[in-house]
Amino acid sequence: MESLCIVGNGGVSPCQSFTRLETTNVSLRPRAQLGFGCFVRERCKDGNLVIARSGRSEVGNPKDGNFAVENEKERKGGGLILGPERDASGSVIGFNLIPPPGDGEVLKSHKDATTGGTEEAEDIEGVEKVQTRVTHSIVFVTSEAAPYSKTGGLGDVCGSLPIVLAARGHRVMVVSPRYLHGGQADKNYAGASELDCHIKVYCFGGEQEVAFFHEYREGVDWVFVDHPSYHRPGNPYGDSRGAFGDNQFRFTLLCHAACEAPLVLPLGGYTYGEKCLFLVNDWHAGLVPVLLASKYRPYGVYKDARTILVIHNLAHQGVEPAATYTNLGLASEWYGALGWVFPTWARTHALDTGEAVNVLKGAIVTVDRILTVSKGYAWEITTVEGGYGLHELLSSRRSVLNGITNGIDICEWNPSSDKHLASNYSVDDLSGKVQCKIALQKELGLPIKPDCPLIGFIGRLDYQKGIDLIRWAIPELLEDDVQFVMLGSGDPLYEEWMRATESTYRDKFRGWVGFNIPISHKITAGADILLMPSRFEPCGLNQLYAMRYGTVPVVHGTGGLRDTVQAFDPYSKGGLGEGTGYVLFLNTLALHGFPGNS
Ligand SMILES: Nc1ncnc2c1ncn2[C@@H]1O[C@H](COP(=O)(O)OP(=O)(O)O[C@H]2O[C@H](CO)[C@@H](O)[C@H](O)[C@H]2O)[C@@H](O)[C@H]1O
Repeated sequence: MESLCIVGNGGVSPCQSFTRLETTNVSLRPRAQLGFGCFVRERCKDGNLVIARSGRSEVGNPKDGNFAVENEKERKGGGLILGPERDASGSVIGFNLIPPPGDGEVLKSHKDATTGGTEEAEDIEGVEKVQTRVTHSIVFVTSEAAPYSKTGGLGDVCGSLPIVLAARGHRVMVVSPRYLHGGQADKNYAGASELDCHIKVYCFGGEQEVAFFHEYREGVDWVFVDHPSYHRPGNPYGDSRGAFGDNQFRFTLLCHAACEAPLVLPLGGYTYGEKCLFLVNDWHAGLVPVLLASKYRPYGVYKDARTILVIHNLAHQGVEPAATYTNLGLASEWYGALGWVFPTWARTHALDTGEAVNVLKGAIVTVDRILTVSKGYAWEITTVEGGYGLHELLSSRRSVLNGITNGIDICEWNPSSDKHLASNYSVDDLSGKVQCKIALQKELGLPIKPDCPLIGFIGRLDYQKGIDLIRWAIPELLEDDVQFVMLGSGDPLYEEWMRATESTYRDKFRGWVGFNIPISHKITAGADILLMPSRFEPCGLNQLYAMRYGTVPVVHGTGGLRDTVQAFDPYSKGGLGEGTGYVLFLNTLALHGFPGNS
């Protein structure tokens, strides 16, 4: 496997461990961890930020959504040619500006850089350093960004990708809410100080005043939008009684504030200005491109800004009754962008006209580019089964739709330095892994049996994750000599089931209800197998963490799981076998739910 390590901060860092650690798994060799843009980062002991890129990377290829390359070519003019856009089968699906063949690759040396391109890689003592030659002002808009806020993978990606892009030389701002839930996590914002800038945004029938907090960390401007509606117990989206009823209001505020932030916040002395690239994540940030098109550009503002929608999960679209449109602070003539009509079968009663506003739909029709977090999912969302009603719309935008597999933070997820583990280990010395298993069994009060297969599950307790499939399989599975540990929170029904199962199978099953990052690391290291029977999975991060920790992923072959886990083939390599995990395909019954299992 070819692997490339790149050092930021101008330093040289020996991060050879990246390549070696990818092969932590002994019998099943993991493939490269791919990045969103194929990057993963590692902060080495000397404090340098190291960015690693997989050998299969498509970085720098605009066809795969590398906006930096494309925008640069556009700016220079003449660097792009009009050419046919083809789908996977080779059929022409449109015409687009594309770079000349061979252009847009990440350059491997300064020498190459003289001929054009946007990024330079310098080989210093076997470590390649990549710096972009054209920098952009990038504004991430997201409902969560770790370590400030995180309920799942969106927080992981928006907490680490901005740092990687900043290390490449871009100016990067992340705009997300300043949640105060009244618990320990509020301390996460301790480093952010209030900016002397309060703005008023017009939505929901009046003026809403928001403030901004700011922290400059790891080269990134972390900007937090402050408003009383973000201050309440629970998580970013809801509490034990379900989703908050005013989420449309809370995320409308976020989008309005995010559009103002580059114009009004003098970060480090000067604003980002109008010429920036907005990376809007999921529906919560989906109003940003609509606002740019409807509120700013008609007045000549943000003419040169570009927008990319990143779809981490199409199942959530921000759909509310049509009557709420007037709350959004958009001109009435833009209703068509968000307007959405449910099919007859999905309506609730005979008088229901099915009319609604769909924020994600508004983003899809107004953004410049659409990205998903794996290539497989980029295709799936154009199908009836995976499109959640938006497949036709997404198919119509196929020429600007790409998938780039998520990367992981290999600094946080590194078994040789993970501070949460009882014992660190690496591909060179795996003895610590069994110590992690024993420590996990001890901590959870399970019988200490190093030879007993330990299966783990970590994730949101949601229909997406196939929890009901686990629930259905548990009685039969636990007839064998195995242990099963689940960590998750979400649907109260599944939380209750986990507690009940634990009391039924005291010696075999543990269900940790809640959100606990140290335990997630301990399970990833201590388990032998990580189970991910997701019905759909845009990318999935836990299987990537598992492969890095020598834990065998057993996954449903969907979306990013299929893209990243190489199914073990016992016959390849002359019977030695090859693969990084097991890929299963669920039948229709399993996919659509078992009777009585809802
Ligand atoms: N109870 C708990 N305690 C501690 N940690 C917990 C936890 N529950 C989940 N996590 C952590 O949250 C993250 C979950 O990431 P995933 O990518 O698996 O799923 P998610 O569906 O949230 O993300 C969506 O966005 C991401 C990012 O694009 C896509 O990979 C994914 O397919 C898509 O569904 C992991 O870091 C996991 O360890």
